[in-house]
This record gives sequence, C-alpha cells and structure tokens, in this order.
Amino acid sequence: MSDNQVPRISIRGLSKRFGEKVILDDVNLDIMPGRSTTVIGMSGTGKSVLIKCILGILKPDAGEILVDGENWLKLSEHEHLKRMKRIGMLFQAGALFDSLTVWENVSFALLRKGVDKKSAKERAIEVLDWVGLHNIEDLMPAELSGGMAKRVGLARTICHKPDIVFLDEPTTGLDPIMSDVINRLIARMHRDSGATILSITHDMKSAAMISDQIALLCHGRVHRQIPSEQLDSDQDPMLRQFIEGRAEGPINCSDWGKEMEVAVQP
Ligand SMILES: Nc1ncnc2c1ncn2[C@@H]1O[C@H](COP(=O)(O)OP(=O)(O)OP(=O)(O)O)[C@@H](O)[C@H]1O
Repeated sequence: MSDNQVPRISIRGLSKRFGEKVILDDVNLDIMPGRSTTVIGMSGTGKSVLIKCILGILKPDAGEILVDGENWLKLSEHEHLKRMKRIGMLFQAGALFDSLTVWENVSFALLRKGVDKKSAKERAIEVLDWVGLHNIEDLMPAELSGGMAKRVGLARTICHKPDIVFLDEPTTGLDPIMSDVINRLIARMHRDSGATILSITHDMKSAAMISDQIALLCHGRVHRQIPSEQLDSDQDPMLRQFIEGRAEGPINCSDWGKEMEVAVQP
C-alpha cells in the first residue's frame, strides 16, 4: 500500500487541558487507510483522552480530527452520531450491558439500526463463532469470565462490519494466554476486514502483534511514529526507555506532570 494516499484519520494540533494541567499539547498523527496504528505511552499520558476526543466524549481545546478529510470537531452532535455508526469501539472494561443477553450485546448496533431480531441473532452467533465462543449467545454477561467478556466485546465491535475500529487497551486485565488469543483475533480481524484501526495500550507485546505503525505519546505529543517492525532496532532514547521499562531516562516519570504545569504558566 502506498503512503502517498490521503490519511483515513488525521489528527492535527490536538490540545486538551484540564484546568492548568496540559494533557495533549499539539498532537499530530496520521493513520493511512487500512493500517493499524497503536498509540503507546506511560500511564496517565493521555491515551484515553485522545480516543475520547475522537469519539466526541471530550471536547478538545484546539486542533482538528479529520476522518476521510472531514473535520469531526465541526460536526453537529447529530452528524457526529451518524458517523459513529460506521465505527467499531472496544472499550477497556468490555462495557457490556448487564441486562442484555450476550447476543443482544453483540448485535446491539444492528438492533438499533432496525435489523430484525432473527437476522441480528444469526449474525451475533456467526461473529461469536469467529471469536471462538460457541453456544453462549443466551447467557448473561455476569456468567462470563474476563477473557470471554473481552471476546464478546470484540465480537460486538465488529458485528456491524465497521471500517474504522478503535481499541482501548484490548488486553488489559487478561492473563498472558488470553492476551495472545485476543491479539491474534485482532490481527486476523485487521487482515480479513481491511479496517483502519487505532488502538491504545501500554502492552508492548500487544502493540507489536496488532499494529503496523507504533506512535509513542509522551509529554503531551506524539514523540515518535515508526513501523512496528522497527521496534527492536529504533534507537530513539524515549522509545527505548519505554520499551525497556526503565524509570531512568529522558521520560521524566516522577514529575513530568509538574513540568507540563510549569510549561503553561503565563
Ligand atoms: N475528565 C477528566 N477531568 C480531569 N482530568 C482528567 C479527565 N480525564 C482524564 N484526566 C487526566 O488526564 C490524564 C491522562 O489520562 P488518560 O486516562 O488519558 O491516561 P492514559 O494514558 O490513558 O493512562 P492509562 O494507560 O493508565 O489508562 C490523567 O492525569 C487524568 O487524571
């Protein structure tokens, strides 16, 4: 695929602060069509804030979020909601509705679109099979293990065949084997669907398995964006510090928050 293409998602100069605390400070990130990009970064660097800005849950202070060339920040709430229908979103905690059965959760987007119950259930069963879960469609979420709930969440993410998918910490809270299962499913979903994927995680194994581009979010900015096959060889000091998990280094772990507060003083 040529990188001369127009980005599917283009984030330009995105900034967000809470009070005096600057979280995102001129974030720039391009995601090409059909590519899978993972934003990595320390806990508290603003990965979730970034995704929430894209989803319209948080309002950034400045910048643009262009999807297929259209600035989503200029859309009315109604138009934004319409665009969201072609998006798939896997939330960190699964976010299944407790009062709905597994199949109703999986086909939630289809049922809301008015698809009849029989077809919606058939599609839910098909996608549940795809994630390796059989005969669980009539269970309630409370009856699922954490790994099963995550797979149900993934089934729900892709049930309506979205062409853009956001994944928030897809392996958080899972054991290493279940993490591997989820990573393989995401890689297969990317291969099979050709969807454009943006994930956030601090799980480096997951990032390497599910993405073809890695972006390091650090001190409020995308500090470095590289192809994932360069992860082992790239010598950027911040990237190396993060990948190798060292407290000492150019990423100042203890007081970067203070540093950012100082940076916004008039
Ligand atoms: N609604 C909010 N109001 C005030 N501060 C917030 C709000 N949402 C996030 N923050 C702050 O923004 C910072 C970044 O949070 P965020 O959840 O994006 O981090 P993260 O990189 O996703 O971390 P983790 O990897 O631990 O999930 C944190 O200091 C958090 O306290």
